Amino acid sequence: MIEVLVSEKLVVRVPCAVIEHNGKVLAGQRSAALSFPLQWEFPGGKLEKGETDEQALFREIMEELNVAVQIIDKLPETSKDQGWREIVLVPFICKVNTTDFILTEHEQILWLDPEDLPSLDWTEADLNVIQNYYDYLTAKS
Ligand SMILES: Nc1nc2c([nH]c(=O)n2[C@@H]2O[C@H](COP(=O)(O)OP(=O)(O)OP(=O)(O)O)[C@@H](O)[C@H]2O)c(=O)[nH]1
Repeated sequence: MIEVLVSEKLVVRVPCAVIEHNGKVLAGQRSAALSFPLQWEFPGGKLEKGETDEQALFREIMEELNVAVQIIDKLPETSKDQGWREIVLVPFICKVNTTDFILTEHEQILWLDPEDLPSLDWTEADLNVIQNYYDYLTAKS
């Protein structure tokens, strides 16, 4: 019998923010120097030890955009197998009190009408988030 060593896959939990403002949604372009260079994402990042999803989201958005987000709702979690690890995106619908952001990581941000979101080159994991966001908007209307 052949023995197969099945290594445990690293599961990385990534809270991210679908930030709504005046009917538009914020998309962030990843830095050219990071993984998935110049692709688009919802701002956020990996959970640190001991943090809740919400705490990590607040910290990451403060670090990346210098703004305090308020969570309005939560979208379903979606996971993406990246080979050596699995990314679990935990998307929250958020709002902000100001759009005077200071970008510390992103190349640029864009405010888009929801229907225009698919026009950007998103990281693969985000395609499910966008679909779930559309379902959320439909359920709300
Ligand atoms: N914030 C965020 N991360 C996403 C999205 N979609 C997606 O695949 N990710 C992935 O989730 C990870 C988030 O990591 P991070 O923002 O804390 O840090 P990082 O880019 O340096 O991570 P990495 O070098 O491990 O890839 C990245 O690998 C990123 O590509 C998204 O919509 N928002």
